Parts: sequence; C-alpha cells; structure tokens
Amino acid sequence: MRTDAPWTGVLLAGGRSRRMGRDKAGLVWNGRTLLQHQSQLLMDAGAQRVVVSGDYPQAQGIPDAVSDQGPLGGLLAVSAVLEDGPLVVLPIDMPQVAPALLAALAQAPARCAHYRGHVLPLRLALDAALRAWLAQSPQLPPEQRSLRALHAACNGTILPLAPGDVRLLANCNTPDEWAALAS
Ligand SMILES: Nc1nc2c(ncn2[C@@H]2O[C@H](COP(=O)(O)OP(=O)(O)OP(=O)(O)O)[C@@H](O)[C@H]2O)c(=O)[nH]1
Repeated sequence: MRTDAPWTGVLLAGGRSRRMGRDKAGLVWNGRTLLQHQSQLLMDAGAQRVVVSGDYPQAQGIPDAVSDQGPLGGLLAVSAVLEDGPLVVLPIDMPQVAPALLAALAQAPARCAHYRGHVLPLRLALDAALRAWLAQSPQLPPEQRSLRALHAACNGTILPLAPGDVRLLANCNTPDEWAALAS
C-alpha cells in the first residue's frame, strides 16, 4: 500500500522567455509542448494534482498576482489558490528530469543544500510562514527577491544528485541551449 503523503506539483511557466525569444512553454519536446510534457512529468512522479503558474487558460494556469516579480510572483499567486501542504516546484524549461527524481524529492526526509547551484526542482511546505514570506517578497530589494532566498528562509528542499544525474537538470534559456538539448 502506498503511504506517501499527497503533494501538489507546481509548474513554473510564467515569465517572459526573453533569452529564448519565444514562449518556452510552447516549445515541442517529443511531440508535446513543454507545458504538456512538464505537467505529465509531475503527474508521473505521483503528484495529486498539477497547478500551472502562468497565464495559460488552456491549462487552467494561474496568472501572476504581481507581474514581473519572477518566480516568486508566480508562487505568490499559486499559493493563494492552494491549501497548506507539500509542493514540488518544477520549471518549464527542464525537460529531462526523471519522474523518479521528482518523486524522491517529494518524499525527501530533510532539507538539503543546493546542488551545484541548482535551486529547482524545489520542495516547499506551504504553510503560514511560507505564505507570509511570499506576501512580503514584492517589497524586497531585487537581489533578495529570488528562489534562492526563499529556499534559505523557508527550509526548501533540494534533492542531492549523483554526479551522473546532473545532466537531468539541464535547462534551456536560449535557442542554442534548446538546440543542444533537443539534438
Ligand atoms: N509565474 C512566473 N514564472 C516565472 C516568472 N519568471 C520566470 N518564471 C519561471 O521561472 C523559471 C525560471 O525562469 P527564468 O529562466 O529565470 O526566466 P524566464 O522568464 O523564463 O526567461 P528570461 O526572460 O530569458 O530570463 C521558468 O520556469 C519560468 O517559466 C514570472 O514572472 N512568473
């Protein structure tokens, strides 16, 4: 019998994709858009449900409450429609993450440090403390308005990876990175 605690997958899909020059959510990976592919990864990992952060009516996406605040603006808006509980936050531009990795992260027992600078995917406990931190985040100076600061302040969890698995976290921000990933 599966006894794992239920968790919600949050797909970060907002932002302007400036470096890519087109919406990353619409890029096609193995015959599906990244919006579809990343949502499926979270479902395959065992998410009870997936909530899309971003203005995507076709996926019941939650638009940012405060625009141009980066991922924190997305999490602030998403947190307003969710009850307390565990979240696994996945970016739109990281298509090679294995569902098993996300599943392990969802059930990870303890906080872990950054793995070689990666702060996503990230597990968070949505509770009063996280809500309060997100609520004040638009007032923070830009250098403190980051997922890294959130991770540090709210005990976010990053799963440590075996060195051979680091490639699973490859993301794509530019057309060249996308071409390299997709080749
Ligand atoms: N909801 C929401 N998500 C964002 C926002 N900015 C970035 N993201 C998401 O956060 C993750 C990391 O985004 P970045 O690569 O840093 O930013 P980006 O907007 O996608 O791309 P650039 O404009 O080139 O920096 C991606 O999954 C984005 O979809 C935002 O303002 N709102």
